Amino acid sequence: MYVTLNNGVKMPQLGFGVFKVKDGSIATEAVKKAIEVGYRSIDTAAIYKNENGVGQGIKDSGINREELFITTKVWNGDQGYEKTLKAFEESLEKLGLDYVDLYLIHWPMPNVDKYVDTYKALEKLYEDGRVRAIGVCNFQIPHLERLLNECKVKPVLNQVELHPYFSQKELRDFCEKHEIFVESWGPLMQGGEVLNHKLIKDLAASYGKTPAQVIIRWHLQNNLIVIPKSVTPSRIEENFDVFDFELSSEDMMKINGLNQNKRIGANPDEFYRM
Ligand SMILES: NC(=O)C1=CN([C@@H]2O[C@H](COP(=O)(O)OP(=O)(O)OC[C@H]3O[C@@H](n4cnc5c(N)ncnc54)[C@H](OP(=O)(O)O)[C@@H]3O)[C@@H](O)[C@H]2O)C=CC1
Ligand SMILES: O=C1CO[C@H](CO)[C@@H](O)[C@@H]1O
Repeated sequence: MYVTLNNGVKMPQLGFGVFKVKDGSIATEAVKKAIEVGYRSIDTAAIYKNENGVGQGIKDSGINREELFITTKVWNGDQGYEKTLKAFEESLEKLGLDYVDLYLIHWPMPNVDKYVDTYKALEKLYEDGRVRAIGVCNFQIPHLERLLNECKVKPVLNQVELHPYFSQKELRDFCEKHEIFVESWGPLMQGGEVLNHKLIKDLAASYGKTPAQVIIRWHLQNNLIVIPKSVTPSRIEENFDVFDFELSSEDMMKINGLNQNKRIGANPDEFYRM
């Protein structure tokens, strides 16, 4: 299932995340397995330090490059116009690709105040045809407003922490108004307590699916792009096996009711790590 981004590019709504997947054969095997079971979108980042292994998995998969949607991200220490252009070339080299589908700013780091310059480097890469789309991660409304006011190319998406305990309704509404997709990171709460919540377990039993599958459906039916991660072959399969059922609107509302506005990750206004 694909969504159409605000620049007309199509992106799979369900992709495969690779944070904490070790470089080398572990990353290669995970990516190969994911592509084998049907994922066509892979989400990595320079800071995950697995772009080599991910690139090898892409190559070994035997799937045509045009059928895949590859995302990577510029890390905080590489923010700034020139450094970002250089970091992009390094990521491309590690991945063994000649373009990426989506290039993202990893964190806004508002105190450092370089994200507008960094975004201008992304615009240059986009204009030069080195990337098919550009976007951001962990941007709050004021950070997005600055890009919308000071830059030419609208971000296609904002990848943020999002799961039933932290559903980011205000940010989602803002993004929807500006035709910016929201992509959920930590969609399974990084394997945390939501998977054991009674409501999620009861719904899973009633649909004959697993808690993870119910939560992934909740993301998809909320028009979110979602990138669950696993290195476990059976879970890689399980997390993609979500297209044979649909949550009722009542059950969607029940899951919406789990929101606690509680992050498990850092607050982007405060996060600073180079
Ligand atoms: N832009 C950003 O700042 C960030 C982006 N991301 C991106 O988002 C992706 C997804 O988020 P992530 O943080 O990895 O967290 P997820 O919510 O995807 O959770 C991953 C964890 O859940 C476990 N898991 C996966 N599937 C199942 C299942 N079916 N049943 C039970 N447990 C399961 C995994 O275990 P196991 O692997 O052992 O099977 C792993 O421990 C990342 O991989 C990364 O690509 C993530 C964090 C920040
Ligand atoms: O994507 C992410 C996971 O890795 C990073 C740290 O190593 C996080 O900061 C980031 O949000």
